[in-house]
Amino acid sequence: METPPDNDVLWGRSLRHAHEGSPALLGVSLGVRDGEILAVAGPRGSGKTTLLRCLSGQLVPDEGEVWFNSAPVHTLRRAARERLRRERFGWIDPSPRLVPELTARENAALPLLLTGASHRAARQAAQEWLERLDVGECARTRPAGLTQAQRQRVAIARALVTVPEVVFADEPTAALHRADHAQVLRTLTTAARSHGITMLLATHDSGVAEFADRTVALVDGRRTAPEGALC
Ligand SMILES: Nc1ncnc2c1ncn2[C@@H]1O[C@H](COP(=O)(O)OP(=O)(O)OP(=O)(O)O)[C@@H](O)[C@H]1O
Repeated sequence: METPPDNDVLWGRSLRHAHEGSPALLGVSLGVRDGEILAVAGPRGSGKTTLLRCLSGQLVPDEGEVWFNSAPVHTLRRAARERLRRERFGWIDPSPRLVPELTARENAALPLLLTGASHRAARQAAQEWLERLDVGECARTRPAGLTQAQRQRVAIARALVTVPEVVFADEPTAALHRADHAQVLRTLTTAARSHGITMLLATHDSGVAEFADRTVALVDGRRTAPEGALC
C-alpha cells in the first residue's frame, strides 16, 4: 500500500464510488495540506458531497484509499470512523440542522458535551465561538427565533467548537441570501485560519474560491484542472 506524502493531513487516492449503481466518483485523488483551506468546486451532481463524505469517513468508497495523519481511514470499522468524525472532524451542512428545543448556545455546545467536557466549559467555549461568529447576542434564542444566516452561523460555531483538525463545509452558503455569502465565508475562513484548522469547502459558486488557498475542480466525478490553477 502506497503511503501519503508527509505534509498532507488528508489524502484520498483513486476514489471511486457509486450510489445504488449511479457513479458519483470515478477515480479522484487529492491531498490536503495541514492548515490549508481547499475549495472543491464543481457543478451540481459533480461528486463534491460524495468526495467530502468519503474523506471524512462518513462513507467508505467502493474503491480507493483515504488517509488522515498518515493512518488509513478506509479500513477502519464503523465505530472507529464515527469516533474520528466526532473527535477530530467538523461538518457543516448546506442548511443548518439545529436542535429546535435547544438555544443557540446549547446547540453550539453539543459536540463538546459529547466528547465529555463539563457543562461549564462547553457553555463558555460555545459562547466564545458564537461571539467570534457575530451571533453572541443570540446565545439564549432558539433556532425558530433566528434568521437563516444566524442559524448557519450557529451551525458553524457548533462545527468549530471542538477546534477540530479538519472541517468539511458542504456548500455552507447554499441556504443564504447572496448578500450574506461573503460575510459568512469570511467569518468561517478567518476563524479556521486563526485556529490552524484545515478546511475543505465544497461549492458550485466560483466566488467562494477567493476565500481558499487552492481550488480543485470536479466534473462528472473526475478532477479537472481549472485554467491557470496549480492543483
Ligand atoms: N444518496 C444517493 N443516492 C443516489 N444517488 C446519489 C446519492 N447521493 C448522490 N447521488 C448522485 O451522485 C452524483 C454525485 O452527487 P453529489 O451529491 O456527490 O454531487 P455534488 O457535486 O455535491 O452535487 P450538489 O451540488 O447538487 O450537492 C449525482 O449524480 C447524484 O445524483
